Amino acid sequence: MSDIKKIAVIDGDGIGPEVVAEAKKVLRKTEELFGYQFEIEHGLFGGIAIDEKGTPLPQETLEMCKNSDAVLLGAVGGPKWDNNSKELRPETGLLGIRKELGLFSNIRPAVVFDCLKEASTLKPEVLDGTDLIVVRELTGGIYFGEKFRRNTEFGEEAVDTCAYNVMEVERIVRQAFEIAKTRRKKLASVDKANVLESSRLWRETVNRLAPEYPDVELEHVLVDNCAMQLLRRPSSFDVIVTENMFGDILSDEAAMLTGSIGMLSSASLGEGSFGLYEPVHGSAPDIAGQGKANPIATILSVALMFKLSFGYQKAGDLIEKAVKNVLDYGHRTGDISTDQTNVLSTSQMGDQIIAAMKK
Ligand SMILES: NC(=O)c1ccc[n+]([C@@H]2O[C@H](COP(=O)([O-])OP(=O)(O)OC[C@H]3O[C@@H](n4cnc5c(N)ncnc54)[C@H](O)[C@@H]3O)[C@@H](O)[C@H]2O)c1
Ligand SMILES: CC(C)[C@H](C(=O)O)[C@@H](O)C(=O)O
Ligand SMILES: [Mg+2]
Repeated sequence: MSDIKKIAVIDGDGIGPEVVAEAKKVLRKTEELFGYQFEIEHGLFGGIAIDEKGTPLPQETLEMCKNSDAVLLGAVGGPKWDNNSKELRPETGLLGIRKELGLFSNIRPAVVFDCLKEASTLKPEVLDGTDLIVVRELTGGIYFGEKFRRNTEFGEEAVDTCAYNVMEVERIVRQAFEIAKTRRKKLASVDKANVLESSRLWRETVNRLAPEYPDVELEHVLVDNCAMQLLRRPSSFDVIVTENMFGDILSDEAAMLTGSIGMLSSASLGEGSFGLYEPVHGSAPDIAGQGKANPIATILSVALMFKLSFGYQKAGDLIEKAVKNVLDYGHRTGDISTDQTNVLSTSQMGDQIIAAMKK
């Protein structure tokens, strides 16, 4: 096969390098199985880039990403950089890379594996059949609105603004409707339209587009209610579309339906086939460097990359099947183990998944 895919790989901080190492093993295994060719380049990003280059998002890393077909990212951040000024924070690099690459759509699937129901904090019967996707707007809202501080008679005041324009809402909502069309045809649009002006525009836009998707059943859910319904009736959700910060919070909540945040993969997409793939979790400083991290979120992010950026459907399915088989067999990292016996390390879990990858 002559079609060489260029993948920019960014380890990041904390458990980032540990989980990315396992995802790379999976990439190599698919080369072997399917004859794919991947050209992997590494770039510095996040805290380590601050330490070595004086900025969380070095220009050469950004260029490397722009010149690739997809990006695989571990996670960034950690206590070492928590008190830095905004420009010297790993998270600022993360927002920067999303914006610079035009990745306005963040797809976060939360699928409950039957054999992991016991690992969740919820009752197994509540979780039955849970298979949802959070479609999170990623380059707008309060994350990117004007921010400043000013002095008032009551002391210093900090201001973050939340702004959305129609174009921004329309493109993410259309994508969510399109995804819903390929699934169980249910879309929950989550907002806070009883309070926020940006949410009112959001809801008006959703309602204006809805007649174009007559086969998709639409419900509007206020975000506080959604947070509650996700725990009460998770299996009733199919696709959830929401703005940036609500999506951040709800996807971490959805992670716990699956048993652990170490299970949740994500794809960040723009207009074309290019995408950035990363686990939903962060750099987990509390377990970093100990071989305790669950690599499944990152490995499943590779499966998403194959399907959404490369059109390698079969290989993506094969990775997902291997993960399922390994879990069905009873292999567990600490975060998804109910009794903490026979817990696998990060690399042992990666090895099991690779061993289970058979055509
Ligand atoms: N995309 C990203 O790079 C990203 C995402 C979220 C948080 N962060 C950053 O990560 C740092 C830590 O944030 P946090 O502690 O709030 O969230 P976190 O997701 O890193 O960790 C939350 C908890 O989940 C556990 N956990 C996370 N991933 C795991 C995995 N793969 N296997 C097993 N357990 C796992 C951690 O040990 C921790 O107890 C912060 O600096 C934050 O800004 C980065
Ligand atoms: C680290 C942080 C900036 C980031 C976000 O809030 O988007 C993270 O929580 C995520 O979910 O990817
Ligand atoms: Mg988050």
